[in-house]
Amino acid sequence: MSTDVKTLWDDAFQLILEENLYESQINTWFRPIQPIAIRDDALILGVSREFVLNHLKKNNNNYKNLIRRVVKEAGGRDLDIQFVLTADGEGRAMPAENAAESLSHLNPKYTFDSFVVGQSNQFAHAASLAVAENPIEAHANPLFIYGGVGLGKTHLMHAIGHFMHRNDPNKRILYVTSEQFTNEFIASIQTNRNEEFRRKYRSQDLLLIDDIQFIADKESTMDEFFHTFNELHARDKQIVLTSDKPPKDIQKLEQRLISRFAWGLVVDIQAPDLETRIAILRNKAESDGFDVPDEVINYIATHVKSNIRELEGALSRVTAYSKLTTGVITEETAATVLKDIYENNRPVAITVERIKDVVCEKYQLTVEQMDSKKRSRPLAYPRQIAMYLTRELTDMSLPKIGQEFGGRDHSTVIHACDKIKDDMEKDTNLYVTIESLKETIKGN
Ligand SMILES: Nc1ncnc2c1ncn2[C@@H]1O[C@H](COP(=O)(O)OP(=O)(O)OP(=O)(O)O)[C@@H](O)[C@H]1O
Repeated sequence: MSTDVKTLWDDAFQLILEENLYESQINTWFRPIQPIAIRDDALILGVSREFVLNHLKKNNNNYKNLIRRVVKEAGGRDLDIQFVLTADGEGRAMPAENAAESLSHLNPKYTFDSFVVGQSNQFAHAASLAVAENPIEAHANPLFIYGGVGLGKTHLMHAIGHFMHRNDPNKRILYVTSEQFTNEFIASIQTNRNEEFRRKYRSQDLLLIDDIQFIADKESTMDEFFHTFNELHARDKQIVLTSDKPPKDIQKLEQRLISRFAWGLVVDIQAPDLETRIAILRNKAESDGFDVPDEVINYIATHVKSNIRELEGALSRVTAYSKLTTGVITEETAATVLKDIYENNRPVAITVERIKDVVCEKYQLTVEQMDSKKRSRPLAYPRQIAMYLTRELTDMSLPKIGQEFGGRDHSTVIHACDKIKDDMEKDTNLYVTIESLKETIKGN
């Protein structure tokens, strides 16, 4: 599709908004319209539902004339208006993404059952569950969850996906980070497959977009997302978004998106209180099959306060260290392991550049090689180590880390971190190597 037809339609649509129509008329009949092409003297417009197509074609409501009039006003040219159906009769766009593929983006561990509810996340949890149980009744479209790093936003989002899938495996569910959305959108323009991109995103029953704040300075992505949002919303399809801040505080986010985000329900997640931290650690120890004494749990919960990812990381470190040394987990071992990291002497300026330099030096690579697209093991493994260290030693979010390592996506970073953690538990040499890399990075 050329940008001309898109611009023409966008301008015409603005004029439609100025007409004396009800919001429901606009949402039902006009928002779903996608501009397709200008051919000869006709503007071809697509809709994905047959009943919308039939309605627009009917003469008695004058919609076609209205469109013709505003198109002429916007483009200065009288064009015939033709409508085409862009999807099958069910309103499902083609090509169909199959449900199993969508679900593969969801972490199987992130369910409502494994989510510990405490004061800090009670409301976000309740809202997420209500949306998962019955999206229409929940009146929370979009559901917007915000909060600091590592507090469980992604976990809740995936839990909604799992729950809906269990209730109805035919539901089309898609989870992406806003980075993935942006990259796919750009690639679709470059390869002339913008229509396919739209069909994919606009045909979901549940669209989950993580870290939406990252689209804020990208104008055309915001515009595309705006239309995706409108189309899904008009068809009562549920949208769930997460961010590190509430909509109004996201700098450079367009006003029209800020106001749409507020149409639904905005909920926050706070840092967990001590009781919740203890409960999370107990759960984690149990699910990992470790018998961790209460005093050790309490010790970690008292010292690691800021976020749940660090809390889990601290527990893994303590259990791994104990396994490698005495075999018994005691408060003393916990104190030894956590001392340098959590007792106020955490180094302040650990940057991703510093981490890359140290890891590259150890494995005799250049930073370009580390950031390259190549996936051979001699490059991929040090890259995974560096991603893991960035996750451990900085507050960077997963999408940001992916971006720093050659524009990789969030799921690649998760995979890298999980792999290195697993390997460290099995391989004492690797554990020691990584501990010493950390020391070097921290300048000790
Ligand atoms: N209430 C909770 N109960 C159990 N585990 C939790 C809870 N909250 C978070 N976690 C765990 O903490 C880790 C970090 O959570 P998650 O990735 O959802 O954070 P986030 O808020 O999306 O962070 P980011 O902004 O960095 O993406 C995950 O392993 C998650 O399972």
